[in-house]
Amino acid sequence: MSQTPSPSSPTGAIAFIGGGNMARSLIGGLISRGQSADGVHVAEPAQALRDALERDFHVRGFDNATAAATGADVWVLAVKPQVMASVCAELAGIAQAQRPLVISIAAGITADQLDGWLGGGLAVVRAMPNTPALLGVGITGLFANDSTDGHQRDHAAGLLDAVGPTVWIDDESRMDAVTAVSGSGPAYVFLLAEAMQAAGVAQGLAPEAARALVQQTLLGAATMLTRLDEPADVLRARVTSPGGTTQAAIETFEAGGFRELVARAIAAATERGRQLSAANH
Ligand SMILES: NC(=O)C1=CN([C@@H]2O[C@H](COP(=O)(O)OP(=O)(O)OC[C@H]3O[C@@H](n4cnc5c(N)ncnc54)[C@H](O)[C@@H]3O)[C@@H](O)[C@H]2O)C=CC1
Ligand SMILES: O=C(O)[C@@H]1CCC=N1
Repeated sequence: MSQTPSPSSPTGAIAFIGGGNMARSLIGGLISRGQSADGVHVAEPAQALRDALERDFHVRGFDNATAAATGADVWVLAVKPQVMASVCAELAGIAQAQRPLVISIAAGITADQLDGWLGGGLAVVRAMPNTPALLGVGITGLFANDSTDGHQRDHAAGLLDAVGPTVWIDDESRMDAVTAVSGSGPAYVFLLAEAMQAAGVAQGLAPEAARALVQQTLLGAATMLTRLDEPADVLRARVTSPGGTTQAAIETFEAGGFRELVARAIAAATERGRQLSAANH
């Protein structure tokens, strides 16, 4: 179901433009941390996604960006980079009339591009969250343009802080590296989980047993990394008995160029961020 907003003055509402995977993670995290559902508007043209957001979080769904953004004083732009220019063109008129705080989570698209497409002179914050935000354990890199005042920076950080810690990035060009490390990062861990599970099954484990062993191992290792004040290499050394099983595995990883492969993968993701910006000029 879509709704018609009242065309009145700012409501304190947050408008999500795009209600896909990442918006859903952010909305779920915000609602579970006490954000009023009535104060969350979501523009999502796909009816099934819109209905699911309304059903699961009781937010207010709209079938177009203009309807959701009207009256909201914070806009979270959560569409794909490839459609961002056309979505901003649609919103430019009300952006200039309402002068919202604009927060974009799109990979690659720069604050200058967003500001230009929305008519100029706006406070624009780029945020790069990740999907663990859904469970309140995300992390977000933030960059603010020069039109963003201290209050608006605090507001943006406060919103993203609800779903995990935030890190301010001073040099916007580094946002592509943030995207490559933490924005995309959960997928790398899921790939590792897939590979470890498959390898466990290949060594004779039942699929369910392999899944349980991998899941808890990743949780345990991540918990050690975050709770103990010790670097990853020290924790790794403690698992690695000389001449033991871990050493056999680590030597195989190293011989296969694991570190270089990770470096190349993250460089490729960083470069793709730059390309997304250039492709949408
Ligand atoms: N998925 C992730 O882990 C992360 C994604 N991002 C960024 O978040 C943005 C969205 O990514 P996803 O959620 O993964 O994509 P998605 O495809 O799941 O969501 C985008 C949504 O925008 C909707 N949409 C398309 N045109 C629209 C319009 N004119 N008005 C309103 N909604 C419209 C689509 O129907 C779709 O549901 C991207 O820019 C991406 O770079 C950032 C951090 C992490
Ligand atoms: O894959 C992507 O382009 C988006 C940005 C970071 C995570 N997902």
